[in-house]
Amino acid sequence: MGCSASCSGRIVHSDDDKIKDAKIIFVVGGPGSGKGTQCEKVVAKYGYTHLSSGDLLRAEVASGSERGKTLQAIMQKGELVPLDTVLDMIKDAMIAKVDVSKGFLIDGYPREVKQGEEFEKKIGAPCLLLYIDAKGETMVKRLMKRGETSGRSDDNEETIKKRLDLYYKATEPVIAFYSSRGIVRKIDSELPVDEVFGHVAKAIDGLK
Ligand SMILES: Nc1ccn([C@H]2C[C@H](O)[C@@H](COP(=O)(O)OP(=O)(O)OP(=O)(O)O)O2)c(=O)n1
Ligand SMILES: Nc1nc2c(ncn2[C@@H]2O[C@H](COP(=O)(O)OP(=O)(O)O)[C@@H](O)[C@H]2O)c(=O)[nH]1
Ligand SMILES: [Mg+2]
Repeated sequence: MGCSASCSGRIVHSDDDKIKDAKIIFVVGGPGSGKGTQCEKVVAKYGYTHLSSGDLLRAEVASGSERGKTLQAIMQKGELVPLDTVLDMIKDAMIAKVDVSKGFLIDGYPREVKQGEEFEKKIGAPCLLLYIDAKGETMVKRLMKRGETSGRSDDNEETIKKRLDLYYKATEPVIAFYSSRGIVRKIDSELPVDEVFGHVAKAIDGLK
C-alpha cells in the first residue's frame, strides 16, 4: 500500500510505509553470544526500540495460549518456530512502536536466510547487521551460567547443544548473505561487556 491523501489534504502514510522507512538493525549471533546484553546498552544510549524475537515468543508462551503451547514444545527442542509466526509478531510489535521509535534493533533474527528474505518482503531492508561473535565454548559457558537463574527451559546442556548446532548450520549463512551487501559489522564478543559496546557504538555512529 502506498500513501493516500486524507480529507484534510495531508499525506497519510500507512503502517507498512512507516515501518519500511524506519531504521532497522539486525542483531545476529549465537545463543549466549551477548546479543541481549548489548541491545540493552544500545537502548540506553540511542533510544532504539529493542525487539528480541525470542522474548516475543516467550511472551506468547507465558500467555498460556494454544499457540504458546505449540511454541514452547518447539523451543524446548532447540528448533526454529515457523517463519510466519515470528515475522508476524515482529511486524505487529514494530507497528505498535513506529511513531515513537528512533529505530529498531531486531535481536535474534533472521535465524536463516529465508527469514531475512521474508522480512524484507513484508517489512523492509536493514541498514546494518551487528554480528555478535563469540567462541562456541564461551557461549556454552555463558548459557550454563545464565541457566542457573534465567528460568528458561532451553538453557540446559542438551538444548544448548542443539541451538548451537542449528546456529552454525542455519544462521551463519545469514552473515555471508548480508556481507555481500556491505552492511555487516563483526563485533568481538569475547571482550568485557563495555569494550564490546564500544565497538557496537562505533558501528551505529557510522550510520548516516
Ligand atoms: N527468529 C526466531 C527466534 C527464536 N526462535 C526460537 C528458537 C530459539 O531457540 C528460541 C529462543 O530464541 P532466543 O533468541 O531467545 O534464543 P537464543 O538462545 O538463541 O538467543 P539468546 O539466548 O541469545 O537470547 O526461539 C525461532 O524459532 N525463530
Ligand atoms: N563475560 C562476558 N559475559 C557476557 C558478555 N555479554 C553477555 N554476557 C553474559 O552471557 C550471558 C548471555 O548473554 P545474553 O545477552 O543473554 O546473550 P544472548 O543469548 O545473545 O541474548 C548472560 O548471562 C550475560 O551476562 C560479555 O561481553 N562478556
Ligand atoms: Mg537474548
